[in-house]
Amino acid sequence: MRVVAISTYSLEMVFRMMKVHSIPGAFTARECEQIVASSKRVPANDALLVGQNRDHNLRKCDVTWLDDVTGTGWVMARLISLVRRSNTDRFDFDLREFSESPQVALYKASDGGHFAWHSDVGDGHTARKRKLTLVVQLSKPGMYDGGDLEIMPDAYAVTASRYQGSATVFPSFLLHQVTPVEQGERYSLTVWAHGPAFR
Ligand SMILES: O=C(O)CCC(=O)C(=O)O
Ligand SMILES: [Fe+2]
Repeated sequence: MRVVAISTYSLEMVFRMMKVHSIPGAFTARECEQIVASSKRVPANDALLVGQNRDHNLRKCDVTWLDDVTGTGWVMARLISLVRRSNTDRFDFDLREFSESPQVALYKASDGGHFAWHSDVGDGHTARKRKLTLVVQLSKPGMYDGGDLEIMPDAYAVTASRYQGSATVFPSFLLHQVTPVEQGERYSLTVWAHGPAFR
């Protein structure tokens, strides 16, 4: 006899997973400015995609890793508590660790800053364990045009709040994009929570 393991999700569980959670005031305006200032203390890298490729048609922005900047432990501590609360209240995913440094991204109108539709889950050792993505708006909405973070929980895209300091949490497998920044500059802070890969 052959035993086949089948993992099943009820429809209710699937609907519970496909959600976008908005957290207003996750960081104050002053804290956002502090994070941006910290990110400027280290040299920026040209952003890679999930899977360590570089393709400017898909993504154009500068990236710094907060783990490279001393004195930013408080940011990680806040991110952990935001993700923990969001997961308890909304997602109930099996999360085990934060395996990657939080990332500050800078999208500039002057070089066509954007990030085309993508999922944060990939084939790589770490990318396959991404479960929740949390993005913080670090810039004031009036500082840029375009640069909307859009997420696809179902047939319709949801636009993330543009308020400075608001956080948006969503399952990392959901398609999302950052529309081209048409004017000015947009900073964002992204972190991923990891756990056993979805199956
Ligand atoms: O900058 C953003 O709003 C989103 C960034 C993102 O999707 C990513 O780094 O995977
Ligand atoms: Fe992403």
